[in-house]
Amino acid sequence: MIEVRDLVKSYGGRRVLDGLTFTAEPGRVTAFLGPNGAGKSTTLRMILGLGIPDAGHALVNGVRYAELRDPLRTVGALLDASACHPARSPRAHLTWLARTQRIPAARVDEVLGLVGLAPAARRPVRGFSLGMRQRLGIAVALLGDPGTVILDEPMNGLDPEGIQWLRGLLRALADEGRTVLVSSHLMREMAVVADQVLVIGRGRVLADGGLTEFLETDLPPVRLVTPRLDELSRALRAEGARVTHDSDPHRATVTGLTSARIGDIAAQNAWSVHELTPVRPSLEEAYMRLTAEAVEYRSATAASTKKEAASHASLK
Ligand SMILES: Nc1ncnc2c1ncn2[C@@H]1O[C@H](COP(=O)(O)OP(=O)(O)OP(=O)(O)O)[C@@H](O)[C@H]1O
Repeated sequence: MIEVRDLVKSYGGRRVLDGLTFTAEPGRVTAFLGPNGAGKSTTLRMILGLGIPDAGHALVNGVRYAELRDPLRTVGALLDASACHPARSPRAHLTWLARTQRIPAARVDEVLGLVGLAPAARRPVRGFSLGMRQRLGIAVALLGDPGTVILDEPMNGLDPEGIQWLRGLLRALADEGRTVLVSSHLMREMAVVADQVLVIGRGRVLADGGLTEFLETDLPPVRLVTPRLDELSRALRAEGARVTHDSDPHRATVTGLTSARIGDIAAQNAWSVHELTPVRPSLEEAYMRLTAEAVEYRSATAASTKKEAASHASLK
């Protein structure tokens, strides 16, 4: 269990964490999301005792990381996939870590097998791809068979097979009753694997709750298919709905009314309806809406890039 309370951290007078409070529970995969620079890695570093908060605290199983008696057996973490000497092999790196923490040597081969690195166990890490380094980082995190697992962007560099494997691993770890906190920008992956969604922006919590609740909206858009689209659209608009027609003359998206109300209006007029489906937003859509105001580093859109190019041209 991870408990973060009123965490504050500034760098060079700039507040990076601004009173962050959340709990990551055992038995659940908690997706830790937020735009670039939101403070995710800083938070993970504070939980792992790699930085001192200006105020507040971050506890694992009720104590600060520095006070844990068996840190690697309590909390395993992947923060930086390149945190291994390039001349070392995965086996040497893991064996050295196991010795320092009184972890049985047999566990080294076990985790190498688990992450699929057994064939490369004795090769120097310098020749490894990013995905292989990530696998080694995950092996390090799991070495002590910890009850809490923290992974910072573990999917980076993994191939499709690796991503699928990691998805299964995260699920299995949580199902075994472990606390799993994973930061990622891959919304589709997180939507598949997360139980809890924790979104931060500018060092504050923007949303914290179950994935299903996060995706719930009171009035989701409704996909409508009817041969009487023109008449039904007029009737729906008269009730205040917005109806957006599609290239198919029988299909539209309706916002502002429930599917039940749309169905009732159609029934009152004896207009047949072939489809009436509330469309829940994807995790990515819900996330984009939530963080729209908290994005610090925004990319230029195609339109603004064209505008900039034109203004450069006019300056020449
Ligand atoms: N040691 C440091 N010294 C100065 N500034 C720092 C330090 N660590 C983090 N920051 C700043 O704190 C802010 C939050 O960074 P952090 O890495 O926690 O964000 P993040 O949410 O993990 O972002 P990303 O998604 O890009 O990894 C950034 O503006 C970063 O530059």
